Amino acid sequence: MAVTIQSIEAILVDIPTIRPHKLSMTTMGVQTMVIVRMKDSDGLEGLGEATTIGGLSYGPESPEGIKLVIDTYLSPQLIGQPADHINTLRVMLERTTRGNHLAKSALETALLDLRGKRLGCSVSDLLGGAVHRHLPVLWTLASGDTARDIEEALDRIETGRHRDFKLKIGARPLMEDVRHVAAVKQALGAEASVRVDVNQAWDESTAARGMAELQAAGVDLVEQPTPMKDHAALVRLSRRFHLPILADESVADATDLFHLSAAGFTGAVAMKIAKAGGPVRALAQATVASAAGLGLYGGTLLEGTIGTAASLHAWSTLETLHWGTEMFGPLLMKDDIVVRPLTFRDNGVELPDGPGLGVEIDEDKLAAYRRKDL
Ligand SMILES: O=C(O)C[C@H]1C=CC(=O)O1
Ligand SMILES: [Mn+2]
Repeated sequence: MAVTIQSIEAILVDIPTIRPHKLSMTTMGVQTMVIVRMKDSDGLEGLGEATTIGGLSYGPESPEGIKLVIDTYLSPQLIGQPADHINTLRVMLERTTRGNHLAKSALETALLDLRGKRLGCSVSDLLGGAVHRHLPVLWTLASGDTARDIEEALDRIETGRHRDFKLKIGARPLMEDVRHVAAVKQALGAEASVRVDVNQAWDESTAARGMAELQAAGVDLVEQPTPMKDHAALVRLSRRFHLPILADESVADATDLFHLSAAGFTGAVAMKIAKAGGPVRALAQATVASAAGLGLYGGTLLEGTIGTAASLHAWSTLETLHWGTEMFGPLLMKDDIVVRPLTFRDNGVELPDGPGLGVEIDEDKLAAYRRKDL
């Protein structure tokens, strides 16, 4: 008899960050994860995660909304269905439910985890097998203070934790940001790659000035300088400067990337399983990028260990990640809800072993951090 999906629980988990994380649109002091626990008729459990940044300040799905969508709309469609038919279930949810990619990503992750546990293989095995078991991971400097950022970066370099850094800018006047970035780059030297993420904060003319200044300061990459829907600005900027652009909010899935590339964009793309609606569709975006000659980067929405592990299984199947990854989410949180945290070393992270995601919930920690009133 086919193994069917018996129950799906979506749990809100709040964990404080190790320091305030300042982005152009919000400052985070706590990260809220939506953890999905999916049980099948044999009692096996699959885990998934949907996590965003700063409530509704980053994207249109909030943690509370994701839980409501899963509980009210998506779970009832999945309960009783064969747990092994992952593609069929994804296609069904695509047809019945518009958008809600973060919620769909958490559910697809849980289905992959379940299937891996059933077959005794990892999620990366299900996706064709890992090409790499150690993936590079950068660190994001976003304390809002230049001296503190430099101190933090030097500590990460000294301990072999990270060698590459992304600076969150865009909230302050342009030249203030440029002076901040130039000071960090100068303090870290030639070995460290310094990139910036503007999170859509500049208009095109500010971006043109900013890119010229940042190029002169030795910055390697500028992420999403202009508003997500202004594809034309990204195309023009990418053709005007040697300094490459990383498209993030502008490109959720393969179709977005195809259109941006067809319009003449050169540069790279930040893949995120959450944006794409799950690991499978995120990898479809990688195929478009490779065919179009665009660089790849493993992106995060600052997920905890479950979402980060799911992303790592997907990125591990790719031959080349031109700009590495930013899968440091668990390190930004003060605590974790898993039994064995990921192993971060040598400027990167190890792909977790074991069936499925290779991640196990710590029940005491989950009980301590889960939101009580929802
Ligand atoms: O890239 C983003 O826009 C979101 C995220 C990734 C790292 C970080 O600090 O914020
Ligand atoms: Mn970004």
